Amino acid sequence: MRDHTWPVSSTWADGQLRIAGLGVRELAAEYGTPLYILDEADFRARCTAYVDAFPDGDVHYGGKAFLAPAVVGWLAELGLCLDVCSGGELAVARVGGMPPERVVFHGNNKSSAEIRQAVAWGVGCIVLDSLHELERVTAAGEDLGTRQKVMVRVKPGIDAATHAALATGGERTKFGLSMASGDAAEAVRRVLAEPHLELVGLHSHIGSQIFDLESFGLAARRMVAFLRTIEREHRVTIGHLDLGGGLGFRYLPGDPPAPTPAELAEVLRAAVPGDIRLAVEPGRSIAGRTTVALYEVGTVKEHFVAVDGGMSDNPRPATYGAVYTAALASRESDAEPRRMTVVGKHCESGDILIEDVDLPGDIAPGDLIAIPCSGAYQRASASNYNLVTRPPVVAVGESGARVIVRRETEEDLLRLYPETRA
Ligand SMILES: Cc1ncc(COP(=O)(O)O)c(C=O)c1O
Ligand SMILES: N[C@@H](CCCC[NH3+])C(=O)O
Repeated sequence: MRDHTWPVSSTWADGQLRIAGLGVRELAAEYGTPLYILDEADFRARCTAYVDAFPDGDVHYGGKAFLAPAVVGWLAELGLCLDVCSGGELAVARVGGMPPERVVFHGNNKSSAEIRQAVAWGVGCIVLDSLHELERVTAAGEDLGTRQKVMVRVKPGIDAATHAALATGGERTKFGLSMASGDAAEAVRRVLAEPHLELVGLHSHIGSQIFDLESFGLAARRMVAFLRTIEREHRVTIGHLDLGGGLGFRYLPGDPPAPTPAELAEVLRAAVPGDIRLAVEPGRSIAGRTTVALYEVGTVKEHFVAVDGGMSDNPRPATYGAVYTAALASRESDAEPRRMTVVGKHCESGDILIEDVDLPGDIAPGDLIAIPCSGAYQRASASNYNLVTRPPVVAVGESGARVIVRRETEEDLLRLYPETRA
């Protein structure tokens, strides 16, 4: 392994990257490029680190980071719960074999159909994000004759240090009900008065890619104070706080180390009394480092190295100014390094995967470039821009390689057009 940015089972020999013993040249020959290669052992180890850090709590994997039925199977086996935020993620949770009582349904605008689907399947909890949604979940409970367990998502009023688009705990976010304005307290009051709803906890999520543990501690203290006020006012015991995900990880070799799940647990436990059960919802800090994106170089021109994917499979650099590193992964080179810009194949000048990265000066068409830290919010947010088909995800492990998301084909795309004849 060259540095901490690569998945744990990575090794390098003769200039070739291997993950779980499988060389990227063979993987590219078998599955094509672009290719997302997921190190199953790495994914499992990160799940276990969280479970071990929260022995008296619950770890809900944030499925939005990356989800596939195979992943759901690993989570179910390792004792994690699963957060979903759409009917699609709910469907994957179901086919992947997650017991419904371990599923938590999030989202700021769940449709009535999605809510019905969740209630009918028997999900463990729906996180209410608005008063309108409270009415919709009540209506589904009335129709289906159920009493749905719910949490109320609260805005704790914390602006955590991260990209503005990833901050979700401040007063101006669209997510949750304001603690400061009294909306959150009003939602709690209504839930407690509604026989088709059962309040099982309070929820907050302050954002994503956060390194500062003190922000999590502050949110936890505010949520505990709020929970205690509610318990006093309504003479109830709530006893459960879900403090969301958001722990960051380092994308570049030179980045400062991110806190570990154990360090996060220590800060949260210091803020939350033992009679309150804790849940956390890590996405990025589990999935992020597990996966490498593999591309083939198509052209080299001036300082541009163009690869066969780009902003369609990884929109993060274009949307958040996200930064990555890359390495030549298919052969040895002793050429002097040259500062290059890795671009994709899309019709946009902003289709840049990495602005400045040192690659061997003899980089040429046919070479394979690997980008580590590609497991979170990449394949999950891939698009078909320019009608490019989305790449597969192959999990590698002790038993070899297995496709867990297949490559999209042009037939898949053509199926969307009703007037298309075969
Ligand atoms: C409600 C909720 N929980 C969990 C997560 C996972 O966050 P992260 O991937 O930053 O851990 C998110 C995404 O930001 C979220 O919105
Ligand atoms: N899509 C974002 C993360 C969003 C977090 C989910 N609420 C990213 O790539 O970093």
